Amino acid sequence: MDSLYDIETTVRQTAEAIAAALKIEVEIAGADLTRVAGTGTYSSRCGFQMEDSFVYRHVLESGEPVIIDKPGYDPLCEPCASRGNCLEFAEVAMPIKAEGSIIGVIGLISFDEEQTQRLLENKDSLLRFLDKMAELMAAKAIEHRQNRERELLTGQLLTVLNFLNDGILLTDAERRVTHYNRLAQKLLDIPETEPSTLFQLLDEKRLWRSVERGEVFSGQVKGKRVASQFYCDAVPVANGERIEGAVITLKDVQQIKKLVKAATETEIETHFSEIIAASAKMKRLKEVALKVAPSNATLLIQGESGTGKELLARAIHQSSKRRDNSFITINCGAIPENLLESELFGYDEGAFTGARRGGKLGKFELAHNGTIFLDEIGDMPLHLQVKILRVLQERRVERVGGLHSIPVDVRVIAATNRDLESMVKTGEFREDLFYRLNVIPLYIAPLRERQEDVPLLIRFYLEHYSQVTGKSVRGISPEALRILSRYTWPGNVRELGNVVEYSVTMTPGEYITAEFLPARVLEGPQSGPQPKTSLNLKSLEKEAIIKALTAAEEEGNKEGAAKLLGISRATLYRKIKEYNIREQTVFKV
Ligand SMILES: Nc1ncnc2c1ncn2[C@@H]1O[C@H](COP(=O)(O)OP(=O)(O)OP(=O)(O)O)[C@@H](O)[C@H]1O
Repeated sequence: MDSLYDIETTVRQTAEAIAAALKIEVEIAGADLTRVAGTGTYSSRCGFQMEDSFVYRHVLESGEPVIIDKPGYDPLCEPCASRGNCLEFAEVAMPIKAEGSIIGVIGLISFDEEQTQRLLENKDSLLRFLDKMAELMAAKAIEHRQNRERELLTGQLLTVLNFLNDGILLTDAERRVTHYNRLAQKLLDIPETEPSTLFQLLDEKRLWRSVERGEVFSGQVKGKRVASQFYCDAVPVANGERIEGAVITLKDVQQIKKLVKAATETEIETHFSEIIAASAKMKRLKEVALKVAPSNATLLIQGESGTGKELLARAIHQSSKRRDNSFITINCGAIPENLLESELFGYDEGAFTGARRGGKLGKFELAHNGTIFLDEIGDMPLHLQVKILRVLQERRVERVGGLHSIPVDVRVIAATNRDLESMVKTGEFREDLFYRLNVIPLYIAPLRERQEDVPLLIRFYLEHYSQVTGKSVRGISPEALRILSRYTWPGNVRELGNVVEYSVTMTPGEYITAEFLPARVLEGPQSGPQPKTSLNLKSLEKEAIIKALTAAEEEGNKEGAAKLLGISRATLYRKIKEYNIREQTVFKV
C-alpha cells in the first residue's frame, strides 16, 4: 500500500508550497487521519492523530472533495463537539488517490474573512490546483513503493544468483561485465576494485561470435586470469533486433569431472581385500598387482570372462595415488564401432551431423588424473588402435572434428578375454599397441584352474545373497560342495555368484543341498573325471566352432555359425584354418 509517511519530506514541501501560494493554513493527513504535514499552527502538531476530523473522514470514505463555507452549520459538522463554537471560517478538503486507493487528504483552513474570500472566490480553479498537488504526491508515493519493491526483487535475485552452483556473468553489448555472482568471482578471479571486460576474463571469441549472431552458445572456454577450463552456456539478451548483452553461466570442468566420479564411482570402490584368493595363483597375482598399483605403468589384464578383470583393475586404481580421481570404464566390444571413437575421444561442436551443441567430453578426458579401463580391448577396431597408441605415446587426445589436441594424464588398464598374441599374428591386433599395453601383463586364471578358491567364493556369495534375500541359509551340504568343486565354471566367478544366488533363492532350509543346484551345474561338464585336454581353452573353442558349424549347416546356412559364435566371418574362417577343421569333420559326422 502506498503511504504518505514514506514521502514525508515531499508532503511537507507540498504543504508549504500550497500555503505560500494561497496564503492560507494547510494540513495533510494520511489514510489513518494522522497529520503528516502542517503549516502555521498545525506545524507543531504533526505525527498526531487528528481529533474531530469528521470532514476528512468523510473525504477519505467518499473519495470526493468537500468545501465547507459555514463551519459548525454544515451537516458534516453535526457530530462535532465544537459545533457552534468553531474557530474556522471555511475549509476545503481534497482526497489524495493512488492507483484506486485513497491514501490521504489535503486540508485548507481559513481563520478570517480575507482568507475565506480568497478561498471561495474561485472554487473551480482551486479544486483543480489541489487535485494536481494530490496527484503529484500520489505519483511520488507510488514511485517510492515501486523502488522499494524493485530493491526487494533485486536483493532476492542476488541471493538466488549467489546461491546457484554455476558462476553467472552478465555483460552489456560492449562485453563489459555488468554483474556477476560470488561463484563467478571466485572461478574467474574477477578483481572487485575495477570493472572487467569479458575479454580479460575468458578466451571468449567463439562464445561472443554466437552471441553476436543471436545464438545460444554451449562449449568449453579457457579462463584468462586462471588456468581452468569452463563449460559455458551463453544466452544473448536482445531488444528487438539489437543484441544488448549476454547472460553467461560457467561450470568448472574439473568440478564436473569430480561430480561424475562421485555419481558413478563411490559405490563401487574396490580394495584388494575384497578380492577373494585362497589359491596360490590368485595370491601371487594379488602380490604382483599390489606392487604395480602405485606406479603409472600401463597394464594389460588377461583372463576369461567373469574371472574378475574389472574387479582387479578397480582395486589397482584404488591403491594408486589416482584414487581420488575418476575410474572410467568403457567396454570396447559393447559400443557400435561408429560411436566408439567419439565415446573414447569426445567430439567438438559441429564435428558431424547430429553432434551435440558444445561438443562432448570423451572418456579419456573424463579420466584425466585418474584411470581408464579399456575392457574388451581385443574388440577395438584397427583404426582406433592407432589412436589409442598415439594417446599412450603422446599423452594427448584429439577430439573428433577437433583442431587441437588436449593434454591428458591418464593411466590405462586394458583387459581382454581374447588371445591378443595370436590376434597380433593374424593381423587383427596391432603389434606395437600390444607391446605398449603389455608392459606389465597380469593373467587371471580361469576358476577351474584354481579350485581352491571355490569354497571361499561360495561362502562369500552365500553370506551376500542370504543377506540380500533375507533368508538364513547358513551353509552347503558336502555333496553340493563336491559338485560345485568339480564343475568347470565356463562363466567363472560371475557364474559361481549366479549359481549361489539361484540356490539360495530356491532352497527352503538352512543348507543348500544338491537338489537345489541349477540343472546345468548338475548335468554340465564336471572337471574331475574328464580328460584334462577337454579343459584346454583351445579345444573348448574348437568344439564350440564345430558345434556351431553343425547347427548352422542343419539349418542350411553355413554363414550363421559366425553369428551363433558372436564372431566375425573372417575370424571364423581363420579359426577353421587354425584348428584344421575339415568340412567332412563338421558336416559329414
Ligand atoms: N576373486 C574374486 N573375489 C570376489 N569377487 C570376484 C572375484 N573375481 C570376480 N569376482 C566377481 O565376479 C564378477 C565378475 O567380475 P568382473 O566383472 O571383474 O569380471 P571380468 O573378468 O571383468 O568379466 P568380463 O570379461 O565379462 O567383463 C563380479 O561381480 C566380481 O565382483
